[in-house]
Amino acid sequence: MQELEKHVEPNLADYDKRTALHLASCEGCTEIVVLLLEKGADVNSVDRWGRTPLSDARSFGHEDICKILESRGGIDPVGLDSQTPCYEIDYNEVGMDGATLIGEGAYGEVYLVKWRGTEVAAKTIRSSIASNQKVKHTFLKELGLWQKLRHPNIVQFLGVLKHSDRLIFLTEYLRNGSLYDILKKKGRLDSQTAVSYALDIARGMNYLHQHKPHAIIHRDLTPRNVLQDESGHLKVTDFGLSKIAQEKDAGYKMTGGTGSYRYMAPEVYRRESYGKSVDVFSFALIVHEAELPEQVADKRLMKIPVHPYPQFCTLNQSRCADFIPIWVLQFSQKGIQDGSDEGQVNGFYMRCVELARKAIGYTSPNPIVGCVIVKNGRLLVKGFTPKLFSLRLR
Ligand SMILES: Nc1ncnc2c1ncn2[C@@H]1O[C@H](COP(=O)(O)OP(=O)(O)OP(=O)(O)O)[C@@H](O)[C@H]1O
Repeated sequence: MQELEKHVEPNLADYDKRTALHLASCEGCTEIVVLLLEKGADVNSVDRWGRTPLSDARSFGHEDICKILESRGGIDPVGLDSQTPCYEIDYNEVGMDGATLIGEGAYGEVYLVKWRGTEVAAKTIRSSIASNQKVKHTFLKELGLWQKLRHPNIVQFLGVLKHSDRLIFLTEYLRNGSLYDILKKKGRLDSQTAVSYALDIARGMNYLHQHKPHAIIHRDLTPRNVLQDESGHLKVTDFGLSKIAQEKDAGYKMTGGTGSYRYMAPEVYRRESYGKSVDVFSFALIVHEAELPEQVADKRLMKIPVHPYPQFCTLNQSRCADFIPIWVLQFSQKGIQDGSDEGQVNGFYMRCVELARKAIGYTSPNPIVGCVIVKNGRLLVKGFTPKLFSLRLR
Protein backbone atom coordinates (compact mmCIF):
# COMPACT_ATOMS: atom_id res chain seq x y z
CA MET A 1 0.00 0.00 0.00
CA GLN A 2 2.83 2.32 0.89
CA GLU A 3 4.43 1.68 -2.49
CA LEU A 4 1.21 2.63 -4.23
CA GLU A 5 1.00 5.84 -2.21
CA LYS A 6 4.50 6.61 -3.53
CA HIS A 7 3.04 6.34 -7.07
CA VAL A 8 4.75 3.07 -7.91
CA GLU A 9 3.39 1.72 -11.21
CA PRO A 10 0.48 -0.67 -10.23
CA ASN A 11 1.15 -2.98 -13.17
CA LEU A 12 4.76 -3.67 -12.31
CA ALA A 13 5.41 -7.35 -12.99
CA ASP A 14 8.08 -9.82 -11.93
CA TYR A 15 10.10 -12.22 -14.10
CA ASP A 16 7.04 -14.46 -14.49
CA LYS A 17 4.95 -11.47 -15.50
CA ARG A 18 3.02 -11.72 -12.24
CA THR A 19 1.61 -8.47 -10.97
CA ALA A 20 0.63 -7.34 -7.48
CA LEU A 21 -2.98 -8.03 -8.49
CA HIS A 22 -2.11 -11.68 -9.22
CA LEU A 23 -0.53 -12.05 -5.79
CA ALA A 24 -3.33 -10.29 -3.91
CA SER A 25 -5.89 -12.48 -5.76
CA CYS A 26 -4.01 -15.65 -4.77
CA GLU A 27 -3.63 -14.60 -1.17
CA GLY A 28 -7.23 -13.51 -0.75
CA CYS A 29 -6.33 -9.89 0.14
CA THR A 30 -9.64 -8.29 -0.83
CA GLU A 31 -8.78 -4.76 0.31
CA ILE A 32 -5.56 -4.73 -1.66
CA VAL A 33 -7.33 -6.06 -4.77
CA VAL A 34 -9.81 -3.18 -4.53
CA LEU A 35 -7.03 -0.64 -3.96
CA LEU A 36 -4.95 -1.93 -6.86
CA LEU A 37 -7.94 -1.75 -9.20
CA GLU A 38 -8.63 1.81 -8.02
CA LYS A 39 -5.02 2.72 -8.77
CA GLY A 40 -5.39 1.45 -12.32
CA ALA A 41 -4.08 -2.13 -12.13
CA ASP A 42 -4.89 -4.11 -15.27
CA VAL A 43 -7.63 -6.56 -14.28
CA ASN A 44 -6.65 -8.91 -17.11
CA SER A 45 -2.85 -8.87 -16.91
CA VAL A 46 -1.63 -12.27 -18.07
CA ASP A 47 1.28 -14.07 -16.46
CA ARG A 48 3.81 -16.44 -18.04
CA TRP A 49 1.33 -19.32 -17.78
CA GLY A 50 -1.56 -17.42 -19.32
CA ARG A 51 -3.30 -16.85 -15.98
CA THR A 52 -5.15 -13.68 -15.05
CA PRO A 53 -5.86 -12.51 -11.48
CA LEU A 54 -9.33 -14.07 -11.88
CA SER A 55 -7.75 -17.46 -12.73
CA ASP A 56 -5.79 -17.24 -9.47
CA ALA A 57 -8.70 -16.10 -7.34
CA ARG A 58 -10.79 -18.99 -8.70
CA SER A 59 -8.08 -21.58 -8.09
CA PHE A 60 -7.79 -20.51 -4.47
CA GLY A 61 -11.55 -20.27 -3.96
CA HIS A 62 -11.66 -16.55 -3.10
CA GLU A 63 -15.19 -16.00 -4.26
CA ASP A 64 -15.52 -12.40 -3.06
CA ILE A 65 -12.43 -11.46 -5.07
CA CYS A 66 -13.77 -13.33 -8.11
CA LYS A 67 -16.92 -11.22 -7.96
CA ILE A 68 -14.92 -7.97 -7.70
CA LEU A 69 -12.69 -8.92 -10.63
CA GLU A 70 -15.63 -10.08 -12.75
CA SER A 71 -17.48 -6.82 -12.05
CA ARG A 72 -14.45 -4.98 -13.45
CA GLY A 73 -14.43 -7.09 -16.61
CA GLY A 74 -12.04 -9.78 -15.38
CA ILE A 75 -11.86 -12.92 -17.49
CA ASP A 76 -10.39 -16.34 -16.88
CA PRO A 77 -8.83 -17.64 -20.09
CA VAL A 78 -7.63 -20.88 -18.52
CA GLY A 79 -11.02 -21.59 -17.01
CA LEU A 80 -11.98 -23.99 -19.78
CA ASP A 81 -9.30 -26.44 -18.73
CA SER A 82 -9.94 -26.32 -15.03
CA GLN A 83 -12.12 -28.81 -13.20
CA THR A 84 -15.13 -26.52 -13.08
CA PRO A 85 -15.06 -24.31 -16.16
CA CYS A 86 -18.49 -22.79 -15.60
CA TYR A 87 -19.76 -20.02 -13.48
CA GLU A 88 -21.12 -21.70 -10.37
CA ILE A 89 -24.41 -20.96 -8.67
CA ASP A 90 -25.11 -22.21 -5.17
CA TYR A 91 -27.78 -24.93 -5.18
CA ASN A 92 -29.42 -23.31 -2.15
CA GLU A 93 -30.02 -20.13 -4.14
CA VAL A 94 -32.34 -22.04 -6.49
CA GLY A 95 -35.68 -23.31 -5.33
CA MET A 96 -35.44 -26.77 -6.90
CA ASP A 97 -38.03 -28.08 -4.43
CA GLY A 98 -40.74 -25.83 -5.81
CA ALA A 99 -39.65 -26.45 -9.41
CA THR A 100 -42.24 -26.93 -12.16
CA LEU A 101 -41.48 -29.56 -14.78
CA ILE A 102 -41.46 -27.96 -18.27
CA GLY A 103 -40.44 -30.93 -20.34
CA GLU A 104 -38.02 -33.75 -20.90
CA GLY A 105 -35.39 -34.38 -23.52
CA ALA A 106 -32.62 -36.81 -24.23
CA TYR A 107 -30.36 -35.36 -21.52
CA GLY A 108 -32.89 -35.13 -18.71
CA GLU A 109 -35.74 -33.01 -17.41
CA VAL A 110 -36.14 -29.26 -17.70
CA TYR A 111 -37.70 -27.30 -14.85
CA LEU A 112 -38.95 -23.78 -14.35
CA VAL A 113 -37.31 -22.41 -11.18
CA LYS A 114 -36.71 -19.08 -9.48
CA TRP A 115 -33.19 -17.73 -9.09
CA ARG A 116 -32.62 -14.33 -7.52
CA GLY A 117 -36.25 -13.41 -8.10
CA THR A 118 -36.17 -14.34 -11.78
CA GLU A 119 -37.77 -17.26 -13.59
CA VAL A 120 -35.08 -19.39 -15.22
CA ALA A 121 -34.88 -22.86 -16.78
CA ALA A 122 -32.97 -25.56 -14.88
CA LYS A 123 -31.75 -28.39 -17.09
CA THR A 124 -30.98 -31.56 -15.20
CA ILE A 125 -28.65 -34.12 -16.69
CA ARG A 126 -29.42 -37.81 -16.22
CA SER A 127 -27.04 -39.57 -13.86
CA SER A 128 -26.50 -42.22 -16.56
CA ILE A 129 -24.80 -39.44 -18.55
CA ALA A 130 -23.20 -37.34 -15.81
CA SER A 131 -21.76 -40.28 -13.85
CA ASN A 132 -19.23 -40.90 -16.64
CA GLN A 133 -16.36 -38.57 -15.71
CA LYS A 134 -15.12 -38.20 -19.29
CA VAL A 135 -18.58 -37.35 -20.55
CA LYS A 136 -19.15 -34.95 -17.66
CA HIS A 137 -15.88 -33.21 -18.49
CA THR A 138 -16.91 -32.82 -22.15
CA PHE A 139 -20.26 -31.53 -21.00
CA LEU A 140 -18.75 -28.92 -18.68
CA LYS A 141 -16.34 -27.84 -21.38
CA GLU A 142 -19.20 -27.25 -23.81
CA LEU A 143 -21.09 -25.33 -21.14
CA GLY A 144 -17.93 -23.30 -20.45
CA LEU A 145 -17.95 -22.26 -24.08
CA TRP A 146 -21.67 -21.52 -24.06
CA GLN A 147 -21.36 -19.21 -21.04
CA LYS A 148 -19.10 -16.90 -23.03
CA LEU A 149 -21.67 -16.31 -25.74
CA ARG A 150 -23.87 -13.23 -25.87
CA HIS A 151 -26.35 -12.79 -28.71
CA PRO A 152 -30.04 -11.85 -28.90
CA ASN A 153 -30.76 -15.04 -30.86
CA ILE A 154 -28.81 -17.37 -28.58
CA VAL A 155 -30.36 -18.66 -25.34
CA GLN A 156 -28.36 -17.16 -22.48
CA PHE A 157 -26.45 -19.63 -20.31
CA LEU A 158 -26.41 -18.63 -16.62
CA GLY A 159 -24.32 -21.16 -14.70
CA VAL A 160 -23.95 -24.60 -13.20
CA LEU A 161 -25.35 -25.50 -9.76
CA LYS A 162 -22.72 -26.35 -7.20
CA HIS A 163 -23.32 -28.42 -4.07
CA SER A 164 -25.82 -30.49 -6.04
CA ASP A 165 -25.69 -34.28 -6.27
CA ARG A 166 -26.85 -33.97 -9.87
CA LEU A 167 -25.43 -32.03 -12.81
CA ILE A 168 -27.83 -29.12 -13.29
CA PHE A 169 -27.35 -25.90 -15.24
CA LEU A 170 -29.44 -22.78 -15.61
CA THR A 171 -30.36 -20.86 -18.74
CA GLU A 172 -32.77 -18.04 -19.38
CA TYR A 173 -36.40 -19.17 -19.50
CA LEU A 174 -38.35 -18.75 -22.74
CA ARG A 175 -41.99 -18.94 -21.92
CA ASN A 176 -43.37 -19.42 -25.45
CA GLY A 177 -41.84 -22.87 -25.87
CA SER A 178 -40.12 -24.25 -28.94
CA LEU A 179 -40.54 -23.83 -32.68
CA TYR A 180 -41.64 -27.46 -32.66
CA ASP A 181 -44.59 -26.51 -30.42
CA ILE A 182 -45.40 -23.53 -32.65
CA LEU A 183 -45.35 -25.59 -35.85
CA LYS A 184 -47.41 -28.32 -34.23
CA LYS A 185 -50.04 -25.81 -33.13
CA LYS A 186 -50.17 -23.64 -36.22
CA GLY A 187 -49.56 -26.29 -38.88
CA ARG A 188 -47.90 -23.81 -41.19
CA LEU A 189 -46.65 -20.28 -40.93
CA ASP A 190 -47.51 -17.38 -43.19
CA SER A 191 -44.56 -16.39 -45.31
CA GLN A 192 -43.77 -13.21 -43.39
CA THR A 193 -43.57 -15.10 -40.08
CA ALA A 194 -41.53 -17.88 -41.69
CA VAL A 195 -39.07 -15.32 -43.02
CA SER A 196 -38.82 -13.55 -39.69
CA TYR A 197 -38.19 -16.88 -37.92
CA ALA A 198 -35.65 -17.89 -40.54
CA LEU A 199 -33.84 -14.61 -39.93
CA ASP A 200 -33.76 -15.12 -36.17
CA ILE A 201 -32.30 -18.59 -36.54
CA ALA A 202 -29.88 -17.44 -39.23
CA ARG A 203 -28.63 -14.56 -37.07
CA GLY A 204 -28.04 -16.86 -34.11
CA MET A 205 -26.36 -19.50 -36.25
CA ASN A 206 -24.26 -16.92 -38.04
CA TYR A 207 -22.95 -15.69 -34.66
CA LEU A 208 -21.98 -19.26 -33.73
CA HIS A 209 -20.32 -19.87 -37.08
CA GLN A 210 -18.33 -16.64 -36.83
CA HIS A 211 -17.07 -17.46 -33.34
CA LYS A 212 -13.31 -16.99 -32.89
CA PRO A 213 -10.86 -18.65 -32.85
CA HIS A 214 -13.05 -21.56 -33.98
CA ALA A 215 -16.53 -21.71 -35.41
CA ILE A 216 -19.10 -23.26 -33.10
CA ILE A 217 -21.03 -25.95 -34.93
CA HIS A 218 -24.44 -26.77 -33.52
CA ARG A 219 -24.72 -30.28 -35.01
CA ASP A 220 -28.27 -30.77 -33.72
CA LEU A 221 -30.28 -27.79 -34.94
CA THR A 222 -33.94 -28.83 -34.78
CA PRO A 223 -37.25 -27.00 -34.18
CA ARG A 224 -37.04 -28.28 -30.58
CA ASN A 225 -33.75 -26.51 -30.07
CA VAL A 226 -35.17 -23.18 -31.18
CA LEU A 227 -37.15 -21.39 -28.46
CA GLN A 228 -39.37 -18.34 -28.59
CA ASP A 229 -39.22 -15.39 -26.18
CA GLU A 230 -42.14 -13.24 -25.09
CA SER A 231 -41.62 -10.75 -27.90
CA GLY A 232 -41.91 -13.53 -30.49
CA HIS A 233 -38.23 -13.73 -31.38
CA LEU A 234 -36.50 -17.07 -31.71
CA LYS A 235 -33.32 -18.13 -29.95
CA VAL A 236 -31.11 -21.12 -30.62
CA THR A 237 -30.20 -23.41 -27.73
CA ASP A 238 -28.30 -26.61 -26.84
CA PHE A 239 -25.50 -26.22 -29.37
CA GLY A 240 -22.46 -28.39 -28.99
CA LEU A 241 -24.25 -30.70 -26.60
CA SER A 242 -24.71 -33.33 -29.29
CA LYS A 243 -20.98 -33.92 -28.86
CA ILE A 244 -22.00 -35.85 -25.77
CA ALA A 245 -23.87 -38.28 -27.97
CA GLN A 246 -20.63 -38.96 -29.77
CA GLU A 247 -18.73 -39.91 -26.63
CA LYS A 248 -18.38 -43.65 -26.33
CA ASP A 249 -20.58 -45.11 -23.56
CA ALA A 250 -22.15 -41.73 -23.01
CA GLY A 251 -25.44 -43.22 -21.79
CA TYR A 252 -27.07 -40.74 -24.16
CA LYS A 253 -29.80 -41.93 -26.44
CA MET A 254 -30.83 -39.52 -29.12
CA THR A 255 -34.58 -39.34 -29.06
CA GLY A 256 -35.85 -40.50 -32.42
CA GLY A 257 -39.23 -39.42 -31.07
CA THR A 258 -38.15 -35.80 -30.87
CA GLY A 259 -36.98 -36.07 -34.43
CA SER A 260 -33.34 -35.02 -34.12
CA TYR A 261 -32.37 -37.46 -36.82
CA ARG A 262 -34.81 -35.87 -39.21
CA TYR A 263 -32.76 -32.69 -39.29
CA MET A 264 -29.30 -34.01 -38.61
CA ALA A 265 -26.82 -34.08 -41.43
CA PRO A 266 -25.71 -37.65 -42.14
CA GLU A 267 -22.07 -36.78 -41.51
CA VAL A 268 -22.88 -36.05 -37.87
CA TYR A 269 -24.63 -39.22 -36.81
CA ARG A 270 -22.22 -41.26 -38.93
CA ARG A 271 -19.44 -39.61 -36.94
CA GLU A 272 -17.60 -38.56 -40.06
CA SER A 273 -15.70 -35.31 -40.34
CA TYR A 274 -17.95 -32.35 -40.88
CA GLY A 275 -18.07 -28.56 -40.91
CA LYS A 276 -20.49 -25.68 -40.72
CA SER A 277 -22.49 -27.04 -43.64
CA VAL A 278 -24.12 -29.64 -41.37
CA ASP A 279 -25.95 -26.77 -39.66
CA VAL A 280 -26.93 -25.33 -43.02
CA PHE A 281 -28.45 -28.71 -43.84
CA SER A 282 -30.61 -28.58 -40.69
CA PHE A 283 -31.41 -24.91 -41.24
CA ALA A 284 -32.63 -25.63 -44.77
CA LEU A 285 -34.90 -28.41 -43.58
CA ILE A 286 -36.36 -26.29 -40.78
CA VAL A 287 -37.00 -23.34 -43.09
CA HIS A 288 -38.88 -25.32 -45.69
CA GLU A 289 -40.81 -27.21 -43.03
CA ALA A 290 -41.98 -23.87 -41.63
CA GLU A 291 -43.11 -22.75 -45.06
CA LEU A 292 -44.86 -25.90 -46.28
CA PRO A 293 -48.16 -25.32 -48.09
CA GLU A 294 -51.07 -25.83 -45.72
CA GLN A 295 -52.47 -28.96 -47.31
CA VAL A 296 -49.09 -30.62 -47.18
CA ALA A 297 -48.43 -29.61 -43.61
CA ASP A 298 -51.79 -30.98 -42.50
CA LYS A 299 -52.07 -34.14 -44.52
CA ARG A 300 -48.52 -35.15 -45.23
CA LEU A 301 -45.98 -33.70 -42.87
CA MET A 302 -47.68 -35.01 -39.77
CA LYS A 303 -47.60 -38.49 -41.26
CA ILE A 304 -43.86 -38.52 -41.87
CA PRO A 305 -42.64 -41.63 -40.10
CA VAL A 306 -39.93 -41.14 -37.51
CA HIS A 307 -37.14 -43.55 -38.26
CA PRO A 308 -34.64 -44.68 -35.67
CA TYR A 309 -32.25 -43.82 -38.47
CA PRO A 310 -33.67 -41.88 -41.38
CA GLN A 311 -33.70 -43.53 -44.72
CA PHE A 312 -31.54 -41.69 -47.13
CA CYS A 313 -31.49 -41.75 -50.84
CA THR A 314 -28.02 -42.01 -52.23
CA LEU A 315 -27.43 -39.90 -55.29
CA ASN A 316 -23.74 -40.51 -55.32
CA GLN A 317 -22.44 -43.21 -52.98
CA SER A 318 -19.00 -41.68 -52.71
CA ARG A 319 -20.00 -38.51 -50.84
CA CYS A 320 -22.26 -38.34 -47.84
CA ALA A 321 -23.03 -34.74 -48.83
CA ASP A 322 -25.14 -36.19 -51.65
CA PHE A 323 -27.68 -37.77 -49.33
CA ILE A 324 -31.16 -36.33 -49.18
CA PRO A 325 -33.79 -37.34 -46.65
CA ILE A 326 -36.07 -39.73 -48.49
CA TRP A 327 -39.23 -37.91 -47.40
CA VAL A 328 -38.14 -34.77 -49.23
CA LEU A 329 -37.46 -36.78 -52.33
CA GLN A 330 -40.64 -38.84 -52.10
CA PHE A 331 -42.79 -35.76 -51.97
CA SER A 332 -41.05 -34.24 -54.93
CA GLN A 333 -41.48 -37.40 -57.01
CA LYS A 334 -45.01 -38.39 -56.07
CA GLY A 335 -46.65 -35.01 -55.92
CA ILE A 336 -49.89 -34.52 -54.05
CA GLN A 337 -53.07 -36.29 -55.07
CA ASP A 338 -55.57 -34.64 -52.76
CA GLY A 339 -57.09 -32.30 -55.31
CA SER A 340 -54.44 -29.65 -54.80
CA ASP A 341 -52.62 -27.86 -57.54
CA GLU A 342 -50.20 -30.63 -58.37
CA GLY A 343 -47.87 -28.55 -60.45
CA GLN A 344 -47.54 -25.88 -57.82
CA VAL A 345 -46.89 -28.29 -54.96
CA ASN A 346 -44.51 -30.34 -57.04
CA GLY A 347 -42.63 -27.21 -57.93
CA PHE A 348 -42.39 -26.26 -54.29
CA TYR A 349 -40.94 -29.61 -53.35
CA MET A 350 -38.49 -29.53 -56.16
CA ARG A 351 -37.21 -26.29 -54.67
CA CYS A 352 -37.02 -27.93 -51.25
CA VAL A 353 -34.98 -30.75 -52.68
CA GLU A 354 -32.79 -28.26 -54.45
CA LEU A 355 -32.24 -26.27 -51.28
CA ALA A 356 -31.46 -29.35 -49.19
CA ARG A 357 -29.08 -30.51 -51.90
CA LYS A 358 -27.35 -27.15 -52.02
CA ALA A 359 -27.14 -26.95 -48.26
CA ILE A 360 -25.59 -30.34 -47.73
CA GLY A 361 -23.33 -30.05 -50.72
CA TYR A 362 -22.03 -26.70 -49.61
CA THR A 363 -18.32 -26.92 -48.97
CA SER A 364 -17.13 -23.33 -49.09
CA PRO A 365 -15.70 -21.98 -45.81
CA ASN A 366 -18.08 -19.00 -46.06
CA PRO A 367 -21.10 -19.65 -43.90
CA ILE A 368 -24.12 -19.90 -46.15
CA VAL A 369 -26.37 -19.03 -43.20
CA GLY A 370 -24.48 -15.73 -42.97
CA CYS A 371 -24.99 -15.13 -46.68
CA VAL A 372 -28.66 -15.64 -46.15
CA ILE A 373 -28.99 -12.60 -43.96
CA VAL A 374 -26.61 -10.03 -45.32
CA LYS A 375 -27.35 -9.74 -49.00
CA ASN A 376 -28.34 -6.08 -49.56
CA GLY A 377 -30.43 -6.06 -46.42
CA ARG A 378 -32.68 -8.73 -47.88
CA LEU A 379 -33.14 -12.35 -47.01
CA LEU A 380 -32.16 -14.52 -49.90
CA VAL A 381 -32.40 -18.26 -49.66
CA LYS A 382 -31.61 -19.89 -52.94
CA GLY A 383 -34.12 -22.53 -53.85
CA PHE A 384 -37.12 -20.56 -52.67
CA THR A 385 -39.00 -18.04 -54.73
CA PRO A 386 -37.48 -14.58 -54.29
CA LYS A 387 -41.00 -13.21 -53.71
CA LEU A 388 -41.40 -15.18 -50.51
CA PHE A 389 -37.86 -14.94 -49.25
CA SER A 390 -36.57 -11.52 -50.10
CA LEU A 391 -38.68 -9.46 -47.73
CA ARG A 392 -37.09 -6.45 -46.13
CA LEU A 393 -35.30 -6.97 -42.84
CA ARG A 394 -37.07 -5.58 -39.81
N1 LIG B 1 -34.72 -22.39 -21.66
C1 LIG B 1 -35.93 -22.94 -21.80
N2 LIG B 1 -37.05 -22.22 -21.58
C2 LIG B 1 -38.27 -22.79 -21.74
N3 LIG B 1 -38.48 -24.06 -22.11
C3 LIG B 1 -37.40 -24.83 -22.34
C4 LIG B 1 -36.07 -24.32 -22.19
N4 LIG B 1 -35.19 -25.32 -22.51
C5 LIG B 1 -35.95 -26.38 -22.84
N5 LIG B 1 -37.26 -26.11 -22.74
C6 LIG B 1 -38.37 -27.03 -23.03
O1 LIG B 1 -38.15 -28.23 -22.32
C7 LIG B 1 -38.43 -29.36 -23.13
C8 LIG B 1 -37.26 -30.32 -23.10
O2 LIG B 1 -36.13 -29.66 -23.63
P1 LIG B 1 -34.74 -30.38 -23.91
O3 LIG B 1 -33.84 -29.35 -24.50
O4 LIG B 1 -34.28 -31.10 -22.70
O5 LIG B 1 -35.08 -31.52 -24.93
P2 LIG B 1 -35.50 -31.43 -26.46
O6 LIG B 1 -34.68 -30.36 -27.11
O7 LIG B 1 -37.00 -31.32 -26.53
O8 LIG B 1 -35.11 -32.85 -27.01
P3 LIG B 1 -33.62 -33.40 -27.30
O9 LIG B 1 -32.95 -33.51 -25.96
O10 LIG B 1 -33.85 -34.71 -27.96
O11 LIG B 1 -32.95 -32.38 -28.20
C9 LIG B 1 -38.77 -28.84 -24.50
O12 LIG B 1 -40.17 -28.95 -24.63
C10 LIG B 1 -38.39 -27.40 -24.51
O13 LIG B 1 -39.34 -26.64 -25.20
